[in-house]
Amino acid sequence: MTDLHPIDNDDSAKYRLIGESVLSYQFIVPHDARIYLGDLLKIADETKGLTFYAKVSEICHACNFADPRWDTRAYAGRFYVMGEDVFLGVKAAPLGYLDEGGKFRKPNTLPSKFSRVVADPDAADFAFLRKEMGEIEVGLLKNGLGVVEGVPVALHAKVMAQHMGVFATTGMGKSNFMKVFSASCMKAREFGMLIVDPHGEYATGGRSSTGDPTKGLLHYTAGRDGLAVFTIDRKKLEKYHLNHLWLEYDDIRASDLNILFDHSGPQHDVLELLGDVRGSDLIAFFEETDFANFDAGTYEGRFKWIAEQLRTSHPGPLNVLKRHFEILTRSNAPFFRKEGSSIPEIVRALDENKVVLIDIPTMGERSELFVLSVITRQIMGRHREWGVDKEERPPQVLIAIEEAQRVLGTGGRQTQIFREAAMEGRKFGVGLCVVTQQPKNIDPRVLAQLNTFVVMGLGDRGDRDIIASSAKQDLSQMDTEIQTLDTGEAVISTLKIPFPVSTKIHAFDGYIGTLNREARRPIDDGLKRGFF
Ligand SMILES: Nc1ncnc2c1ncn2[C@@H]1O[C@H](COP(=O)(O)OP(=O)(O)OP(=O)(O)O)[C@@H](O)[C@H]1O
Repeated sequence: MTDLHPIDNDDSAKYRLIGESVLSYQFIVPHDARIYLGDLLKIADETKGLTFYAKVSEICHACNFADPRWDTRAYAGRFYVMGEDVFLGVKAAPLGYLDEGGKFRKPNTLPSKFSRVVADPDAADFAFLRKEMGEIEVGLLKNGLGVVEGVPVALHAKVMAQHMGVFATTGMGKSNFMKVFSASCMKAREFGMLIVDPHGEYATGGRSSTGDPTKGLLHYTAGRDGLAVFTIDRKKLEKYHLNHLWLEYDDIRASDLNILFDHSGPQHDVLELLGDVRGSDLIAFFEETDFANFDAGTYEGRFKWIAEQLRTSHPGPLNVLKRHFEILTRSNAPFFRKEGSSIPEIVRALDENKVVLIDIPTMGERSELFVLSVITRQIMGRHREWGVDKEERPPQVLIAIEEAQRVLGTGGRQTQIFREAAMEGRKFGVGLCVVTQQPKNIDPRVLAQLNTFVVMGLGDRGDRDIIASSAKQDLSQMDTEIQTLDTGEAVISTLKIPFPVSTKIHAFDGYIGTLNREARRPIDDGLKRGFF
């Protein structure tokens, strides 16, 4: 004990690191200190010249008394006045450190004993993190209850082809996140993004899950060039001068029927046999043929080569499929017709790195998935061929799938195209943005392909465990924080940003207001200076 010398104290150095290991730091604060889970810390190791960063992961009551029951021996009405021997013990999860050269490194060593703990670091302390951020801004770095103003959190466009997952229980701000993300994509124009919106809210706004009116992507007027909306809503078509969405019969293949209907084995076999037949021929063949007396040998119609392939098929499954083709054309008539497709225009807009919004209000979820699967198949086909024909890399596309457990659950042949995109899309520059409330219902092989995780409050332990085990960065120490995330807050784990960042997602209406004002400012400034 005689070797111990007191440290000169100053106000900013009131907390000092006392333990514990490379994986977890410990320090104490007065019993009445306001400290919160998720608070960011800077730990200045003046001995070694390193600056460590950490995040509060646990807070508990602690004291210096040897008697473990000192606090329960008090009888009612006579508890003790708190002295210096009673305090809060704080544990913090290391994030990494800045070495002598200013390079940010993984936490592979620990700060010296009694290093100074700064509990409220500011934007200057996180200047290194700003340099690590990408182009797609989604919010501000969160620090406990507040944010670090001046430190935006922005995803890297380059890693989007390596798939992303957005996980949020209902009402936690998933729609708001998707709109903020899309607006930033419109601004950055680094890749094309496809979203199918069955509720018709993303384009023009609508009502949030709490009933409040919200704005849409069309209100981001300064970014309008980065948006292409294809809609079936006549009022919106006229009011906002949007594109009409059309798919034509030739856009589909037999397998697309799988997304609309559940098929038996024999029905599925027929669809497999007809896998390569053009959509218009398929629909005409099933429309014209009476399967009650169908015999491929005596078939006299226009589609002999199709009939030939069905030589061994029975009338039962063929009749069911005839009905399914009828329903397909009838129920999707607002956007599905014989000739004239928007897909070339959609693909062009994606090539120009725009956000392509397919707005199909009132069409229902089967139609939503049908449209998404038809367009995804065409994009995948085009990108697969690209490698063979051209030397330059294909443009990058991100395809958003909302309620993705519907099509990326375990098993289910109807979802083959999305599975293919998840498994091999990254090779061709096709990324998926998998949005779900139920990560545990997503095929683990698909989750393993995701490299960006946006986690927004998951109450279910099973869901959190599956996310923690799939993320590429360690989220296990953030479990309590993820449980306590508020609406609009997220933990984001992604490539090229060195640790999982807690983020306060921008509120969409305010964010696009700022973007619109920023875009106007250079013009206003120019006018003031007398440009013309
Ligand atoms: N980052 C945020 N900042 C401020 N308010 C937010 C934020 N995110 C969401 N909200 C508000 O929280 C409410 C719910 O958000 P939102 O509609 O995006 O949730 P959701 O998860 O998409 O819900 P649902 O799954 O029911 O569609 C809305 O009133 C929205 O304005």
